[in-house]
Amino acid sequence: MADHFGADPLAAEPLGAEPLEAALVALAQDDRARPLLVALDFDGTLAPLQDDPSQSRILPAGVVTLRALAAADGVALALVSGRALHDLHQLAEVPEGTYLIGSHGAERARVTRHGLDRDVVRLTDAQADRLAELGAQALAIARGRDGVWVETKPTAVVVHTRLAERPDASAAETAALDLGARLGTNVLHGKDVVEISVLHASKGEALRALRDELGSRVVVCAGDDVTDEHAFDALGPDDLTIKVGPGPTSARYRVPDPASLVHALTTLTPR
Ligand SMILES: O=P(O)(O)OC[C@H]1O[C@H](O[C@H]2O[C@H](CO)[C@@H](O)[C@H](O)[C@H]2O)[C@H](O)[C@@H](O)[C@@H]1O
Repeated sequence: MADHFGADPLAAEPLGAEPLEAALVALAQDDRARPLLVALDFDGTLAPLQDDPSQSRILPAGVVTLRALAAADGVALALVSGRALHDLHQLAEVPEGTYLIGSHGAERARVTRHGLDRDVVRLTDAQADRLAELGAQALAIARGRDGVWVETKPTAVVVHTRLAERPDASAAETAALDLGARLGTNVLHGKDVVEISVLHASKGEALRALRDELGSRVVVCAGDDVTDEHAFDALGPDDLTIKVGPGPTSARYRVPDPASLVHALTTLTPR
């Protein structure tokens, strides 16, 4: 897989890796790159990972950087997340005008001064029944397994295993993948989560649709998990993709953690 930093694709680069910052500075100064879309994942990208997802918060420096980006001429800002939209809006502290893509692309909204201007997701009766059944069977997977728990979203259920010991985590993930294969439409295996959705959705498709709608010439996209690879893969050679943390990736650049990403993104804003 392509990796900007060459030899070891799993090695994280230190803060302030020059080539990424140089590329971002060049983009900031290039009028031909407008309209520019900056599309960022949330958990593990702008917010350090937490055992309890309700405790996740965007880094304080990230709030400032996103405000500056959103205020820049010819720049649109989007968060592209697996989070349910409502959850993402509560946690992300993003400025007015930001596009929010939630539930891995199944939900979308724009932040306005009066709240969210959202496209409502409507499940068919059959999908709603399947979601209820998935919820019940996911709870059965969690039962008796310490640290395994179930999150419910408007279009999906998520089996979380971060707090479980390895044997319980592996058994729960295997059972959840099997459940997804039987009853799900989309199954995603992310960081200590198996997410089973009753709708087809992909970060890549949602990002491509937003880009087309906005007529964005260049997209800067960053993410940390396997689900973000769908977004990277939907972009082209002139776009700038950034993997946060270790792991295989098709992104062109890599930073070690959310703080490094936020630091790098400051070079994209006018000074
Ligand atoms: O696309 P993202 O913004 O990265 O959202 C993906 C999932 O994020 C949340 O789970 C992840 O973060 C949690 C909090 O740090 C962590 O405990 C969990 O292990 C991670 O997988 C969220 O709870 C999921 O619903 C999202 O799909």
